Amino acid sequence: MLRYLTSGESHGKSLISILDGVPANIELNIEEINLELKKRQSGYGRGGRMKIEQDKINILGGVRGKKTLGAPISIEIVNKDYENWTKYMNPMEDADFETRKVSNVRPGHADLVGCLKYDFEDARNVLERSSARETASRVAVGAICKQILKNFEIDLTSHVVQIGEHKETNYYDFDYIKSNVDSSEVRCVDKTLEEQIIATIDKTRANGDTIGGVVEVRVKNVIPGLGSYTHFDKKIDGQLAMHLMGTQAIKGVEIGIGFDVAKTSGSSVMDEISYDDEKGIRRVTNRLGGIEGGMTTGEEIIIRCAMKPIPTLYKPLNSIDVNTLKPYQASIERSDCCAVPACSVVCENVVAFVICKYFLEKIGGDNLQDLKSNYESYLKRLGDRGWKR
Ligand SMILES: Cc1cc2nc3c(=O)[nH]c(=O)nc-3n(C[C@H](O)[C@H](O)[C@H](O)COP(=O)(O)O)c2cc1C
Ligand SMILES: C=C(O[C@@H]1CC(C(=O)O)=C[C@@H](OP(=O)(O)O)[C@H]1O)C(=O)O
Repeated sequence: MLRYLTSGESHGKSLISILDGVPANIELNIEEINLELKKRQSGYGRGGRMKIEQDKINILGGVRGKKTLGAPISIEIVNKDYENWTKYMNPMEDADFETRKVSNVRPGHADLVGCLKYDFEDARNVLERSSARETASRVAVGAICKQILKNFEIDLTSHVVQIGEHKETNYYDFDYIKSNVDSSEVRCVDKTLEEQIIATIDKTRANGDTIGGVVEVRVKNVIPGLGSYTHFDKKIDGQLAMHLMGTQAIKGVEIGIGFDVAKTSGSSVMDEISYDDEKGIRRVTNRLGGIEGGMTTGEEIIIRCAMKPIPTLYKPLNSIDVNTLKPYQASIERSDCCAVPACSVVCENVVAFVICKYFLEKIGGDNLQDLKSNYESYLKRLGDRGWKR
């Protein structure tokens, strides 16, 4: 079973993840994993931290000569900012708990309830872990999963479909990052829209406010039958929603036309089924986004996620001091104003893990060769039943 754990604080020494269940003999492209990490750091509206970090993976185990060994893969991403935080964050020596103490808890963050639940007087003990810095680990794990899936031509993409009120037409082109190291710009196909988005983010930031948006993830060339209807926790849509909602700031997940299913009649929602000798079994439409009964249908998977605006505001909201209970304005921590493009990269890689997990479960195999022959035999059986890739 494919599974992973992440560990590490935002300003701690490094982020660690362990990915277990990867078959042996998968060749990893380290540059591509690092490119994915770089994409996650990009986008107009990010804060000062992204100028400090240059995320790269350091694989500590489970891989030899860039090929997986079938053993757990341990991955480190160093936090460069740790150098500036050593005396506050050192896990092995006495730390200065006073200078960076946070007690004016921020609405929209884990600060308040984290302090109550874990009995902390310092919300730093909470925010260091709840921070979306952790998404770097999730992207590293997802990037490995994407490479496993690539062996079977399963391909994931993502893009931003909304920032604040700017909707639908903008498609961020992340390819520019390969040649352009300064990733702090917005890139839309529609240049007028690009200017409008930049102006909105600038205005929002100048007002001490923040902005959210919607991202879309698409998975092409999936085979039918990943996930199962036989038990609720085996449904792949449920697992996708769980993993995506478990991502910082994601407040909604839609599959296919999503909430619009409620607006219309059944005949405008269901995807009719057709068959012809050349194409095999096909859907006339794909409104349900490639998933029925908790299983992939083989059509493209389409998922949208709503990201709430960043909760730390430079014009802070009213709050309290969690220890004195007196009214205060929330703490200002260095922060992003808009992280929607980064979130799109995160969601894509989070989805990659879930798809990969179910792919490995369905196809099975301890090594790439076994996977490939099991895959071919499944495709053959599907072919006999009328489904063609
Ligand atoms: C890529 C990314 C970057 C983020 N950057 C910030 C940030 O700079 N400041 C902030 O307050 N929240 C930021 N967040 C959101 C918070 O981490 C998140 O809202 C918070 O941990 C509370 O979790 P919840 O929104 O899931 O309830 C970011 C989220 C993502 C996905
Ligand atoms: C560090 C990252 O994002 C951080 C997510 C984050 C939060 O509260 O979620 C707050 C900010 O942290 P800092 O105070 O260190 O600038 C962001 O920069 C990252 O994405 O790598």
